[in-house]
Amino acid sequence: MTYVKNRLRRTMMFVPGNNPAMIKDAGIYGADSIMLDLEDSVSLTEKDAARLLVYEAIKTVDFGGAEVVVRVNGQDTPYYDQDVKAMVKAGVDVIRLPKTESAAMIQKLVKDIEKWEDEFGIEHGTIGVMAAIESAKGVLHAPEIAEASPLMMGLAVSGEDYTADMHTRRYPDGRELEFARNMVLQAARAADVYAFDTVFSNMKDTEGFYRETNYIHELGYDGKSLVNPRQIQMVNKVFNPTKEEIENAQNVQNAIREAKAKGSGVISMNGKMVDKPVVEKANRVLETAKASNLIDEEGNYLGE
Ligand SMILES: CC(=O)SCCNC(=O)CCNC(=O)[C@H](O)C(C)(C)COP(=O)(O)OP(=O)(O)OC[C@H]1O[C@@H](n2cnc3c(N)ncnc32)[C@H](O)[C@@H]1OP(=O)(O)O
Ligand SMILES: O=C([O-])CC(=O)C(=O)O
Ligand SMILES: [Mg+2]
Repeated sequence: MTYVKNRLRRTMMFVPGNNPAMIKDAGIYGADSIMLDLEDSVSLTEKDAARLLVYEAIKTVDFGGAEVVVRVNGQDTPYYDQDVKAMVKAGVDVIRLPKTESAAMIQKLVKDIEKWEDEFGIEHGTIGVMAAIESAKGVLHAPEIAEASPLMMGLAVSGEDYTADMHTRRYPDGRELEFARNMVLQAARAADVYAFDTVFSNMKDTEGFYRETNYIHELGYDGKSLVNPRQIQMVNKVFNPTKEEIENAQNVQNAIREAKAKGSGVISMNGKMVDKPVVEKANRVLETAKASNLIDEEGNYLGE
């Protein structure tokens, strides 16, 4: 396994690091990234056993082509150092640092990864890092955190801890997360890294899940942290472009080609102006469609 900077990352599913049955089958559900958790889903008495289990799993389990991320314990815990050591040795793709509050914390993580890479004779740069933003301090420092290292893959908003830090709780309309979501997204975009929304924990509220996922997709998020396999296809449904959106993007590309042939950078398509930013958005739709196997190399539609 090796870290790849750019890939499809709509769905990042948490899997408790002390649950062998869930870990073994995690690859069958089609998540883009599987996040084996050593932090808050693992009790203090199981920290060492979970680290061993996750280490063995990374080396032996077939995760079906998903990116493998591990959420290590925080830098203020006695588990952090051993977690990073074991995950470097196992060859994980990405390490997610919880409760990140400064660029210095990410720089320490990268230094620690390099220390263990040297020890195990692994070349530098094969493991990406990402930051979970879970506090007021983390949100205010998001721009520096996003720029902290060339190995930075992305930022995640972590709404459960964040709302505790903010003396509030989660509400169905997400008003309590508005500032954090916007700040984290701006920071991620400015640094050209990925942005992930937080988990949605009420498995029975399908309507609420769709509402939240549509909202963060419309804001511009790349993906969402998930807690349950049932959420994967729902996120894909929201994030994958529809047949109509794909056709429209292809028409935009054809229209601009025609305009360019006539020496112009702008053209009207069904009464709407098509120029450079419109083409950029169309290109992104088609890139996502290709990465999600909805079109082939020639642009033929492969969905139902
Ligand atoms: C604030 C935070 O830090 S959030 C991050 C930490 N939390 C987690 O990691 C929690 C992960 N999720 C879970 O443990 C569970 O999904 C729960 C507790 C939320 C719900 O549990 P259940 O109601 O039992 O889930 P459900 O009935 O949908 O499970 C269906 C199947 O999916 C499996 N499954 C459920 N969640 C996961 C998961 N996260 N990863 C892998 N497999 C899973 C179950 O093992 C079950 O498999 P089976 O049919 O082979 O027995
Ligand atoms: O990263 C997440 O979405 C889950 C989490 O730890 C939190 O919300 O505190
Ligand atoms: Mg948290």
